[in-house]
Amino acid sequence: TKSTRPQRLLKAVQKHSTRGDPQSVISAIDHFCRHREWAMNVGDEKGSILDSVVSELNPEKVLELGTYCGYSTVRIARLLPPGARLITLEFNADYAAIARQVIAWAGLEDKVQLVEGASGDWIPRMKEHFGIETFDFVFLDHWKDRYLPDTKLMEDCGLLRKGTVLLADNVICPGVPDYLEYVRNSLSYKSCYFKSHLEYTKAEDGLEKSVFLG
Ligand SMILES: Nc1ncnc2c1ncn2[C@@H]1O[C@H](/C=C/CNC(=O)c2cc([N+](=O)[O-])cc(O)c2O)[C@@H](O)[C@H]1O
Ligand SMILES: [Mg+2]
Repeated sequence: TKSTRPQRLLKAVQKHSTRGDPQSVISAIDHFCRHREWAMNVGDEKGSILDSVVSELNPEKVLELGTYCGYSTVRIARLLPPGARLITLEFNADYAAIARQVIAWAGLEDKVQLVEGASGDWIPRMKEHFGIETFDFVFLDHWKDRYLPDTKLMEDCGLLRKGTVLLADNVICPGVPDYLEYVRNSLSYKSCYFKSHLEYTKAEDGLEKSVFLG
């Protein structure tokens, strides 16, 4: 049977990157997506903005919504200080299986906990199941119609504290109008837009960084 794109992406990682070297894994995926097959990773251009936000924050507790193949998981986890933890939620079992192998190949499994399930089911269980009080940093990159409901759910579950940073991918393309309207008008957030391009293309896209004010 024909392979899937995530399977071909994983093969490219194993063939063109060095085990235990996260930067080489990132470069192998970017090369594959630029020269072989486009895939919906945050990519290198928006990825370097993600890197700068994570490096500046030095978060201990990180949540990622939508793992896909684990590209942004690797980008974030490689920058985390020892003892920091990244929980990433992915409800597609095939994607989760690929992402686990990409994360392991990068040598980052000790920093990452990939949970197979839906954000709506798992956000309410973060405290009792993972002993998480609040998150320092959240990266939103899952189905675009889930950004707003999941943000409100995180608020309601008390998972955001004064200073928690939300970083949302694709606020222009495919776009998340309801989420943008909320974080830009709510008195509970200080929001700013980082203009960039849709991964591996010339189309405009960008990241929205929103600080929760409590
Ligand atoms: N509620 C949920 N809980 C857990 N996992 C969930 C979830 N909703 C979706 N997911 C997972 O998150 C990924 C979806 C990403 C949607 N991105 C996109 O649709 C997307 C599209 C383009 N694009 O079309 O150019 C560009 C991009 O950067 C994009 O992120 C998939 O791996 C999916 O299984
Ligand atoms: Mg995206």
